[in-house]
Amino acid sequence: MPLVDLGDVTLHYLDEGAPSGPPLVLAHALGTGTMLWDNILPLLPPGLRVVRYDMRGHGRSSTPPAPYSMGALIRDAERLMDHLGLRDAMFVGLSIGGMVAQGLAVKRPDLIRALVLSNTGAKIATPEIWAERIATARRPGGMEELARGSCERWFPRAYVKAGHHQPWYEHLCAHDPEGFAGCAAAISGTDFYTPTSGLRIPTLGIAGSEDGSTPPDLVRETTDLIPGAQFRLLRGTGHVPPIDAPQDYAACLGGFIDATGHLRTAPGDSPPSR
Ligand SMILES: O=C(O)CCC(=O)CC(=O)O
Repeated sequence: MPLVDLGDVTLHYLDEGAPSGPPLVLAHALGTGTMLWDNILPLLPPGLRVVRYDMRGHGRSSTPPAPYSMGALIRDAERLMDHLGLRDAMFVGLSIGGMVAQGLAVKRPDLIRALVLSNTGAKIATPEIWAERIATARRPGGMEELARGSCERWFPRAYVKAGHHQPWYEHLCAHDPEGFAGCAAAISGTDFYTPTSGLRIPTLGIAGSEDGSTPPDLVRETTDLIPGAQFRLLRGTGHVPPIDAPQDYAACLGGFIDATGHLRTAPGDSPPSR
């Protein structure tokens, strides 16, 4: 199991695909992990080096005591990419992963050539909402309560009615409350409207029409902060389209990979002119 010890945290990651291909880095949503991307991986164009990781407080990464700052989550992604020698990556961040993506693109433009801001925002919900969720996580039975709410906001109604959300409900119930609380605090303290509006980088925003956590208007507003950014609305999908609509999601990513020439560009090269 590939792990990197960064001193204050140990991160679990998966490094797959073409070892010398252009890097695609995937950062997941709160309460999920590397498995969020399982269904889209086989659908991506061949030739990419695909790196995904569990954020601190998630999966097989360690869980330092909460709270975490967004700066710490960004530093984790930065140190992992440096450790793996990755640069000029396309960075795909979903929800909290999309916040990490925005912050890392501002901090280390050498690491990121193109951004995918998926089901995310420059600011998500309010500090009051996050304080309530953190308190709930710490109560007995709290993770079950949070998992019920998350599944309602995350998945299209028909998906839940068919019971397809059940494995994710169970995964959320089993999540370490400390890791949840730590990352929830990081989201609560984040407002990236000003730094993100300074980005000048090829960007795609992806929203789901049935997303009750980061609705399409929020994703569009965030994407529109970056001049020239594209926006795609996936109809009938929720907050985590790699789970409920992997084909549509992979097609959307594949289109952006093609449009940016990412597969035709080695790290360190300038992108081909279109
Ligand atoms: O569960 C929610 O509604 C919020 C989740 C969120 O915004 C953070 C995430 O999914 O990473």
